[in-house]
Amino acid sequence: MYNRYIPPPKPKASRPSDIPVRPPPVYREPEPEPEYEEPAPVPVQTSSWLQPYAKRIDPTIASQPTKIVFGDDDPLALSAQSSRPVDDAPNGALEEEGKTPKKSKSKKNKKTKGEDEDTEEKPKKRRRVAEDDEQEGKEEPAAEVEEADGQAGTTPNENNNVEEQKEPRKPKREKKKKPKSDETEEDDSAVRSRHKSVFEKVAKALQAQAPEEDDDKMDVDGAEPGEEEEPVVEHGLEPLPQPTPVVFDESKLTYETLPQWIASPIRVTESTTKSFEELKIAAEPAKILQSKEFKEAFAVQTAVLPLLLPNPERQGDVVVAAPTGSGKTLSYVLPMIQDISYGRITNLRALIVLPTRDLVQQVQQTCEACAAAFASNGGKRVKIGTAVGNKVFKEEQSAIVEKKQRYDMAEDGQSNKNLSSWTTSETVNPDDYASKVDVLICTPGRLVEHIKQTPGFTLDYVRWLVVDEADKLLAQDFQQWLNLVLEKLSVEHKPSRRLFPKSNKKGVRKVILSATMTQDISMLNLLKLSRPKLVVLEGTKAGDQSLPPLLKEYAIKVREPSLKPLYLVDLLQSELLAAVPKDTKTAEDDAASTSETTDSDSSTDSDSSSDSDSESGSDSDSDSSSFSGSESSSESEDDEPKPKSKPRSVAKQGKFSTSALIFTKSNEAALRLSRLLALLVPSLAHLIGTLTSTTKTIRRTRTLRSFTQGRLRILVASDIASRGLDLPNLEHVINYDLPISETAYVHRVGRTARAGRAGAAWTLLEHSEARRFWRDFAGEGKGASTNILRSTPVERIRLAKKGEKAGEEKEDGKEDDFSEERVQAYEKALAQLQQEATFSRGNKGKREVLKK
Ligand SMILES: Nc1ncnc2c1ncn2[C@@H]1O[C@H](COP(=O)(O)OP(=O)(O)OP(=O)(O)O)[C@@H](O)[C@H]1O
Repeated sequence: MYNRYIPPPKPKASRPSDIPVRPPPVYREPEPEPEYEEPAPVPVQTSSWLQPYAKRIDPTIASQPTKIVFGDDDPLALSAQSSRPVDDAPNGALEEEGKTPKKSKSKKNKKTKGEDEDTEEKPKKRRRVAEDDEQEGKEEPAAEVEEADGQAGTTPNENNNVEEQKEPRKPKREKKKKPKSDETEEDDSAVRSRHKSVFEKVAKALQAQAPEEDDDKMDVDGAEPGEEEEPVVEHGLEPLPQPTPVVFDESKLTYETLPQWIASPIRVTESTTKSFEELKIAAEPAKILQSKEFKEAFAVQTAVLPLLLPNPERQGDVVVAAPTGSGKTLSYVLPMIQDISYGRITNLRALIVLPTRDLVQQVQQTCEACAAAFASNGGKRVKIGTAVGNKVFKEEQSAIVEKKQRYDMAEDGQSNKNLSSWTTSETVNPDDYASKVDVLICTPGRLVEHIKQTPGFTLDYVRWLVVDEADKLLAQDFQQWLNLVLEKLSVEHKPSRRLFPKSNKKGVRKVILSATMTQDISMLNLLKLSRPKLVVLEGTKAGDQSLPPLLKEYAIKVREPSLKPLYLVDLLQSELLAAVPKDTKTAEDDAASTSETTDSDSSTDSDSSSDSDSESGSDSDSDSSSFSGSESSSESEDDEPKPKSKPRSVAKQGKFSTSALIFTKSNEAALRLSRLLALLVPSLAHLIGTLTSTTKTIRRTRTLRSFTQGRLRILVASDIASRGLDLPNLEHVINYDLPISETAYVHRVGRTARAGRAGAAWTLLEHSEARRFWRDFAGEGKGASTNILRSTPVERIRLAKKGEKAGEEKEDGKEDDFSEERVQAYEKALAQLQQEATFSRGNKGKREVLKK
């Protein structure tokens, strides 16, 4: 500001309105305060900080204020006089702050040019200061723009800002003036009051003559439009060069946080199918597959098979994120078995790691089917082994590894296959042992045991590592299994051992699968993948959790949580379960299973009841604590009243024409509910089975087989059954208890509507759970956020009461959902449950005492 050349104004003192300057709406006290803010009352002559000022102003003027006479009629002159301290204030302030003295020098020079120039210049500056004062509260937007544009610190506004900063120091001015003058306090105040009255007059005059639009005229940096053209000479105060500001445009985010292979996966449309021959599966095995249930390859298989079958291109690892029941198992089993079938010698070539024993058995069946198909083609009969915790360890060792037969002179020709001599793997030469299996399907814990304790168990030949239900296995690092396995797989004693016979691939190929694949890069990094490729269904991305296309979901409100089992009973007996739309595939299966069930119902009744009996027996035995509720009183089962309101009860006909898997929150809850259902609906008792992690594996297997064969129709399970289980004839999943997570929900409901079939999932919702369900699982309502992708939204269903239509929505009323009669029957059933639990505990106690 000091450096500007300001042309002298035209001498129109009588018409101040001609001056192209805005008058401030409110005139304030002059602004010289900053120059007086120094703490000590230092004499002007000796004060270094006042030197420039002292040179300009004769100190005696200050001491003779009464000699200054202003013409009341000349506001311009008045303002010129009164503006002196205002004008000088920045100089003093700047000096005080150690700024360059050039500014004051400039001022000083201007002053020496003559009083006229000074007089003409100062009103303008004063007005500018006043305007700046006015703008003070409005400066923020301007500052924001400056910041955004990177123009902060541009010269035209700079000094104004300094002045503004100094303004609040006004009160200190009075203090400062005193020591500078020898006049009495009365004189001082007289001068001040005279000045004040003069200023007020000036303010009024200016206000009356100026239009009131000026604020709008201010441009963003506070300068008047007309002033912009004034030449500005820089004197070393120009702002430092600033870097170009970075403009962050959120609408065009180009930065990908995910690695390329996840961000750009291989997508396959759900409806894609291809013949196995087309996908380069040998003709003979393909024919065998077709003769079984595998007519053509499912969508996920059409994408994965080409990546895993021999290929002239450099191949890498494969990650598959596809919905439940989409056929992921066959997508890796087929190419793996084909590859191994090219060999002759049995070596451990493939490890398939799964989280549960039931899944191990299930995948074993698929492997066996494929092994048989490729053996018929003249290839090696691939040997499949399993390692799960339910077998005796030594037996399992013998089943997967054997000592090589060799003539031992010392033993006089005796075979050295004595397994009892095995100690630890460190004490033996692995070359003395041979694998009895090509593929080992195992749970991670058991695998670790074999690596550590089975002599001759080596991963040196392994070229396939399959991790199914990977998100679960990665999240729960059983005995650090992954680190241990990867460490073993990284050992390359003889790299040729891991060569793929029909392709240029060498080393271990990893196949990682899940319906709910983790997007957690740190987790995936644990797998140390090499050139990975991700396969997802079209319309989905990594992190999405798609539900099967033909799955229908329903939510049922439980208005009286204490009677929740009765809602379940009503659902099981409702026509709603029978009314799920069926595709042709299901209808065919139904026809088959109905005839099968009719047969088995009559001919294998004892079998089926022994199954369910044994289940309940086992339940009471192993989980007596499950019945440790506080229910009291007991009455016989004969008193059980027949449930009343039932629209077309399927149970009435003596059988349950559909199939249902009921999920509870724990083993204990499953055992308890299973028994309670049998008590509440005795006609269904023989169709009910239980599946928990405490159920012995042999019983679990038998239960699953009975269910698959249709002898059991209702399974009550804990989450042990939520992952991977393939129950082709399962039509309904019922979430009796809400699952703990989105992922758990996806796996649970994915037990039905598999392999292109229709299915339905029902969730019983207590009031306290409703919000969470609709928001996190259904993705509806306030704050809805879910990764679950579904073809149709979840439907609200209300169970029918007598005289109502099933599924009819009804306002919540005071009316009870269940008659008094039914509630009493329920209480009786609870009491009986309690009695059984007490009895069971007593028996268990007696057995323990006897044992001791
Ligand atoms: N090509 C095919 N033709 C017909 N049926 C198939 C085909 N591939 C797989 N299936 C059947 O589809 C069902 C589901 O397959 P699979 O168990 O592999 O699903 P998944 O994707 O692994 O499901 P989950 O994620 O629940 O484990 C199985 O019964 C399987 O036999």
